[in-house]
Amino acid sequence: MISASKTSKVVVIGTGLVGSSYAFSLINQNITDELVLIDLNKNKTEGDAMDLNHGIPFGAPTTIWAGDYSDCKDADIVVITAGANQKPGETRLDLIEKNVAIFKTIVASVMSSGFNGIFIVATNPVDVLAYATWKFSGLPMERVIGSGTILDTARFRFLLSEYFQLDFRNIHGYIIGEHGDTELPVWSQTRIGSEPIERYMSKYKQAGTQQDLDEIFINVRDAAYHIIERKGATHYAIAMGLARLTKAILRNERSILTISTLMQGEYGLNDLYIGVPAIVSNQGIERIVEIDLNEEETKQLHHSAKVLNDAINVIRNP
Ligand SMILES: NC(=O)C1=CN([C@@H]2O[C@H](COP(=O)(O)OP(=O)(O)OC[C@H]3O[C@@H](n4cnc5c(N)ncnc54)[C@H](O)[C@@H]3O)[C@@H](O)[C@H]2O)C=CC1
Ligand SMILES: CC(=O)C(=O)O
Repeated sequence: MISASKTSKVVVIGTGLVGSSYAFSLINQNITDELVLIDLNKNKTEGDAMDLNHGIPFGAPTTIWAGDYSDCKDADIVVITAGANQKPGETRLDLIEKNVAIFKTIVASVMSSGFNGIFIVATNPVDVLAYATWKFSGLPMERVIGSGTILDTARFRFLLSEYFQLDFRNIHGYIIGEHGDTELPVWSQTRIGSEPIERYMSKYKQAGTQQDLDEIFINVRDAAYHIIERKGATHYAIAMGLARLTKAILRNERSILTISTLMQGEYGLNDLYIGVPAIVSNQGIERIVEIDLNEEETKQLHHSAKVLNDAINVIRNP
C-alpha cells in the first residue's frame, strides 16, 4: 500500500507523444513528487527533463530527471507508453508483434531493478500488452492495469454532453470491451443525471433519437482514426486519462474507472484483459464492478473478448 506521507515516484517509459504529454499533465496537476523519464532516445528524455523542469516555477515542486531502469526499484508506478503507434489505416491490433517484442525487454528490465509497485500500460493494443505485462512481470493482476476504455468512456461522455447540451459531469455511462474496433457502449446503464437515457429522451421529446445515439457511438469508436488522419497521432486526451488513473492510485481515491484488467469469471470471461469498470485505489485494482448488461450487450462483450482472446494467443503460445 502506498502511504500518504511517502514521497511519490512515477516512472514513464517511452517519452514520445503520449509519454511526454502525460509527464506534462502530471506536473500541471501536481500529482507526483518525483518523475523519471526513460526512452531509447536518451537525448529526448534529457531535453524533456530540462524543458519540464523549467516549467516547475510556474507550477508545483516536482523533481524530474532523465533516468534509467535502476530508478524503477522504489517507484510507486511505472507507466509504459513506449512502442509503435498506428499509422493512418492501421488498427491497434496490427501493432501486436512489434510491441510485444518491445515489452519483453522493457518489463524484464523494470523487474530486474527490484520494482514492486503498480504498472500502468497504455501502449496499443493495450488489452493485449497489459496481459503481456502481467505475464512477463509475475506481479499480481491487481498491480498491472491497462488504460483500457478510459479514453473511450471520456469521448463518450464528452460527445453525449455536447449532444444533450449538458455538463459532462451529469453524463454517466461506460464504453467497455476492447480498446479498439469491437468496443461497445452500455446504453442500458447510461444515465443523464439520475434518469436512464431512454427515459430522459422520451420525457423530453426534443432530446434526440436512437439513430443519433448510434452515430455518436460510431464517432467514439472511430475517434482515433479520425484524429490520426488529421494529425498523425492522439496523445493529449490519453495523457489526461493516464494522469487521472495515476491520481486515483497515488491518492487512494477508490474511483470507478473503465480500465483493462484480468477476467477471472466476471461476465463469464476468463484469462484475458479487457476494459470494464473497476475500483482503483492505492492497491491497484481493488474490485471489478460487474454491471448488469442486457442480452445484446453481453453478446457484443463476448464477441470483443473473443477477438482479444485470439490476439492474446501470441503471448500464450509464442
Ligand atoms: N491506450 C490508449 O488509449 C492510447 C494508446 N496510444 C498508444 O501509445 C503508444 C505510444 O504512442 P506515441 O507516443 O504516439 O508514439 P511515439 O512514437 O511518439 O513514442 C513512442 C516512444 O517509445 C520509445 N520506445 C520505443 N521502443 C522503446 C524501448 N524499447 N524502450 C524505451 N522506449 C522505447 C520511442 O523512442 C518513442 O519515443 C502507441 O502504441 C499508441 O498506439 C496512443 C493513444 C491512446
Ligand atoms: C490511438 C488510440 O488508441 C486512441 O486514441 O484511442
